[in-house]
Formats: sequence, structure tokens, C-alpha cells
Amino acid sequence: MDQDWWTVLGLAPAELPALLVVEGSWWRRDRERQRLALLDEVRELAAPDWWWGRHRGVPVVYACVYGAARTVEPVHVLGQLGTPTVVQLGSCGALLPGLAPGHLVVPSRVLVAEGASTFYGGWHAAVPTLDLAGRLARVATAAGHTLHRGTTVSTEVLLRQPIELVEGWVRRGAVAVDMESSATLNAARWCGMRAAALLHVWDDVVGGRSWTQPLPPREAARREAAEQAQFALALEAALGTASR
Ligand SMILES: O=P(O)(O)O[C@H]1O[C@H](CO)[C@@H](O)[C@H]1O
Ligand SMILES: O=c1cc[nH]c(=O)[nH]1
Repeated sequence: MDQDWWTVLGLAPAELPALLVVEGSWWRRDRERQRLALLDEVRELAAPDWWWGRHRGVPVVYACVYGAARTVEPVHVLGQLGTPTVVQLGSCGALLPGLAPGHLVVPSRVLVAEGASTFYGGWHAAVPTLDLAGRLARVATAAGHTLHRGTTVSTEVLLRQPIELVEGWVRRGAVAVDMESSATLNAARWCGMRAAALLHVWDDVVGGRSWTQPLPPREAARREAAEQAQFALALEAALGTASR
């Protein structure tokens, strides 16, 4: 271990989380309110924005950390402490017609277009743990969500996605773009964790509909419902607990 992270975090070994859930979102306070409602005994660790709690008695950490550089931090630390599993949540932009707002995506492979992965030995792509990705896909489908599996890409910056860049991602087979998944998967492999991602579709990158444009009410409601559902699906898939 590269530091005494127990002391740094203010965490006791008996409290070791069985699961880390990381999420990328601009709306950190909203996500925390929504996600932490499913946990008991919630407290913020000494690392700001890293929340510890119990789900059905099982210790879990939730951190809404935006972008590759931040998402690798809780993975790096909790992975070294012995947390076995991490699930990445967040939104993604569609690179393929047919991915509509509120659909869910479980990446089967994630292209690296961010800067954090190389520090963890990941250069071109990252892969999730097969059985965890499979479980996420199964619980999402069983809950009635429209689910896509395939290659995605994780990029470094949100506001600069010129068409030449996007076309390159599409040529390499990516169906959606987010900003964290490849970094989380590569950092998880570095510290020996099982890892997978569950994203919800927001914008249509190829079609030119930005996430800044309001969606029609029905699509907006479907997107919000998918976003809301993601955390319970992750808990169920990773811990085997049905959502309450
Ligand atoms: O970081 P990811 O999950 O890619 O999400 C990013 O994309 C969203 C907009 O589509 C923003 O909320 C931002 O957090
Ligand atoms: O990186 C991202 C994430 C969501 N939507 C996008 O267009 N890009």
C-alpha cells in the first residue's frame, strides 16, 4: 500500500467497503441526495465527496467524482485497501442511431481517450470483468430497461468533441462516449478489483443533439428514471441484493 489510507480516510478495517460505486455527473449534490438515500449510517470520509454507508448491512462507498483524473482516486485507494469491486455509473452520449435517451449501456470494451489510464498501464482500451458486466446487463434487462452492450470510449473533456474526433471513435467501433469508464476499469485492473460500468444515454453526439438541449417531456422523464435506477441496479448486480 502506498500510504496508510485507513488513517487518511478515517476508516476502520471492519468497515472495508464490499463495493465502490463511482459516478460522473455535473450535478453532484443531486446525485448524492438520490444515491445516499439507499444507504444507512451514511458519513463522509476524510476524503471529501467519498461517502461511506451500509446497504442491507453491507459497507459501500459512493463517490460522485467527475472525469478520469478524479475517478481513479477512490479506485486506487479503496482497491489497495481490499475493496473487491467497483461499478462506474454516469451518462453517455450516443454515437449510434438507436441509442435513445434513457437507454442503458453496459460497455464490453472501453477505448482510452482520456489521460489517466496510461498511469495505470492502460493504453488503448480497457475491459470490464465479464461476469460483473453480465450481471449488470441482466438486472437492468430484468428491470425492464432497454440495454445495449458494446464498445464505448472515454474522453478527457466534455466541451470539445469536434466531428473529426467523433468520427474516429465511430470508426473504431464505439457506440457511446463518457468520461470515466476506461480510467476506472484500468485503475481497477491495476489494483486487482472486479470492475464494470453502467451508463445511461443522454445526448445524441452524431445526430447533433447536445445534452444542453431540453428533451421532450416523455424522453426527459425516461432519462431521469434510468438515471435514478442506476444505483439500485449496481447494488443488486454487485452485492446480489434486490433493490428496496
Ligand atoms: O462524466 P459523464 O458520466 O460522462 O457525464 C458527463 O456528461 C454529462 C452530460 O451529458 C455531464 O453530467 C457530465 O458529467
Ligand atoms: O463525454 C461525454 C459524456 C456525455 N455526453 C457526451 O457527449 N460526451
